[in-house]
Amino acid sequence: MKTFDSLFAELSEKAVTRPAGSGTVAELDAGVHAIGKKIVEEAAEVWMAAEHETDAAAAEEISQLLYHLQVLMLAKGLTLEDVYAHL
Ligand SMILES: N=c1c2ncn([C@@H]3O[C@H](COP(=O)(O)OP(=O)(O)OP(=O)(O)O)[C@@H](O)[C@H]3O)c2ncn1[C@@H]1O[C@H](COP(=O)(O)O)[C@@H](O)[C@H]1O
Repeated sequence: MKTFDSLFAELSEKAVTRPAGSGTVAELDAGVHAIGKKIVEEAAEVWMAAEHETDAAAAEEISQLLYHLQVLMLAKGLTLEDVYAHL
Protein backbone atom coordinates (compact mmCIF):
# COMPACT_ATOMS: atom_id res chain seq x y z
CA MET A 1 0.00 0.00 0.00
CA LYS A 2 1.18 3.50 -0.82
CA THR A 3 2.02 5.80 2.09
CA PHE A 4 2.37 9.56 2.37
CA ASP A 5 6.16 9.20 2.19
CA SER A 6 6.21 6.73 -0.70
CA LEU A 7 3.78 8.89 -2.71
CA PHE A 8 6.00 11.91 -2.11
CA ALA A 9 9.03 9.94 -3.35
CA GLU A 10 7.08 8.91 -6.46
CA LEU A 11 5.94 12.46 -7.19
CA SER A 12 9.43 13.87 -6.56
CA GLU A 13 10.81 11.46 -9.16
CA LYS A 14 8.11 12.43 -11.67
CA ALA A 15 8.85 16.12 -11.13
CA VAL A 16 12.42 15.44 -12.24
CA THR A 17 11.89 12.87 -15.01
CA ARG A 18 8.67 14.52 -16.29
CA PRO A 19 7.12 11.41 -17.92
CA ALA A 20 4.58 12.04 -20.68
CA GLY A 21 0.98 11.88 -19.50
CA SER A 22 1.74 12.60 -15.85
CA GLY A 23 -1.00 14.61 -14.19
CA THR A 24 1.53 15.66 -11.57
CA VAL A 25 3.78 17.22 -14.20
CA ALA A 26 0.80 19.03 -15.73
CA GLU A 27 -0.26 20.33 -12.31
CA LEU A 28 3.26 21.49 -11.50
CA ASP A 29 3.39 23.31 -14.82
CA ALA A 30 0.08 25.00 -13.99
CA GLY A 31 1.79 26.66 -11.03
CA VAL A 32 1.18 27.47 -7.37
CA HIS A 33 -1.95 29.55 -7.98
CA ALA A 34 -3.70 26.74 -9.86
CA ILE A 35 -2.56 24.11 -7.36
CA GLY A 36 -3.82 26.26 -4.51
CA LYS A 37 -7.25 26.48 -6.12
CA LYS A 38 -7.29 22.70 -6.50
CA ILE A 39 -6.45 22.31 -2.82
CA VAL A 40 -9.34 24.56 -1.80
CA GLU A 41 -11.68 22.59 -4.08
CA GLU A 42 -10.50 19.25 -2.69
CA ALA A 43 -10.74 20.51 0.89
CA ALA A 44 -14.38 21.43 0.29
CA GLU A 45 -15.00 17.96 -1.16
CA VAL A 46 -13.45 16.43 1.98
CA TRP A 47 -15.78 18.49 4.16
CA MET A 48 -18.88 17.59 2.14
CA ALA A 49 -17.98 13.90 2.00
CA ALA A 50 -17.33 13.81 5.75
CA GLU A 51 -20.72 15.34 6.49
CA HIS A 52 -22.88 13.81 3.81
CA GLU A 53 -21.21 10.76 2.25
CA THR A 54 -19.81 7.40 3.31
CA ASP A 55 -16.62 6.93 5.27
CA ALA A 56 -15.07 5.38 2.14
CA ALA A 57 -15.97 8.45 0.08
CA ALA A 58 -14.49 10.72 2.75
CA ALA A 59 -11.30 8.65 2.80
CA GLU A 60 -11.01 8.92 -0.98
CA GLU A 61 -11.45 12.69 -0.89
CA ILE A 62 -8.86 12.94 1.89
CA SER A 63 -6.39 10.96 -0.22
CA GLN A 64 -6.91 13.41 -3.09
CA LEU A 65 -6.37 16.38 -0.79
CA LEU A 66 -3.12 14.82 0.47
CA TYR A 67 -2.00 14.29 -3.12
CA HIS A 68 -2.59 17.93 -4.08
CA LEU A 69 -0.85 19.14 -0.91
CA GLN A 70 2.17 17.10 -1.96
CA VAL A 71 2.12 18.63 -5.43
CA LEU A 72 2.09 22.09 -3.81
CA MET A 73 5.04 21.07 -1.61
CA LEU A 74 6.96 20.07 -4.74
CA ALA A 75 6.01 23.29 -6.53
CA LYS A 76 7.36 25.25 -3.56
CA GLY A 77 10.48 23.09 -3.14
CA LEU A 78 9.38 21.98 0.31
CA THR A 79 10.53 18.61 1.68
CA LEU A 80 8.74 16.20 3.99
CA GLU A 81 11.19 17.25 6.70
CA ASP A 82 10.18 20.90 6.26
CA VAL A 83 6.60 19.93 7.06
CA TYR A 84 7.27 17.26 9.67
CA ALA A 85 9.33 19.79 11.64
CA HIS A 86 6.03 21.46 12.53
CA LEU A 87 4.06 18.36 13.51
N1 LIG B 1 -3.00 9.96 -5.82
C1 LIG B 1 -3.14 10.59 -6.87
C2 LIG B 1 -4.20 11.55 -7.06
N2 LIG B 1 -5.21 11.94 -6.25
C3 LIG B 1 -5.89 12.85 -6.95
N3 LIG B 1 -5.35 13.04 -8.18
C4 LIG B 1 -5.75 13.97 -9.22
O1 LIG B 1 -6.77 14.77 -8.69
C5 LIG B 1 -7.94 14.68 -9.50
C6 LIG B 1 -9.12 14.56 -8.54
O2 LIG B 1 -10.02 15.31 -9.06
P1 LIG B 1 -11.55 15.09 -8.75
O3 LIG B 1 -11.86 13.72 -8.32
O4 LIG B 1 -11.96 16.20 -7.86
O5 LIG B 1 -12.13 15.20 -10.18
P2 LIG B 1 -12.01 16.37 -11.15
O6 LIG B 1 -12.23 17.66 -10.41
O7 LIG B 1 -12.90 16.03 -12.28
O8 LIG B 1 -10.50 16.29 -11.60
P3 LIG B 1 -9.81 17.23 -12.65
O9 LIG B 1 -10.86 17.65 -13.62
O10 LIG B 1 -9.27 18.39 -11.84
O11 LIG B 1 -8.72 16.39 -13.23
C7 LIG B 1 -7.80 13.45 -10.34
O12 LIG B 1 -8.33 13.67 -11.62
C8 LIG B 1 -6.29 13.30 -10.44
O13 LIG B 1 -5.86 14.08 -11.54
C9 LIG B 1 -4.28 12.24 -8.27
N4 LIG B 1 -3.39 12.07 -9.28
C10 LIG B 1 -2.41 11.17 -9.08
N5 LIG B 1 -2.27 10.43 -7.94
C11 LIG B 1 -1.15 9.48 -7.81
O14 LIG B 1 0.04 10.19 -8.11
C12 LIG B 1 0.96 9.34 -8.79
C13 LIG B 1 1.47 10.04 -10.03
O15 LIG B 1 0.43 10.31 -10.91
P4 LIG B 1 0.74 10.88 -12.36
O16 LIG B 1 1.60 12.10 -12.17
O17 LIG B 1 -0.58 11.22 -12.97
O18 LIG B 1 1.48 9.81 -13.08
C14 LIG B 1 0.21 8.03 -9.09
O19 LIG B 1 0.62 7.09 -8.12
C15 LIG B 1 -1.22 8.37 -8.85
O20 LIG B 1 -1.94 7.30 -8.33
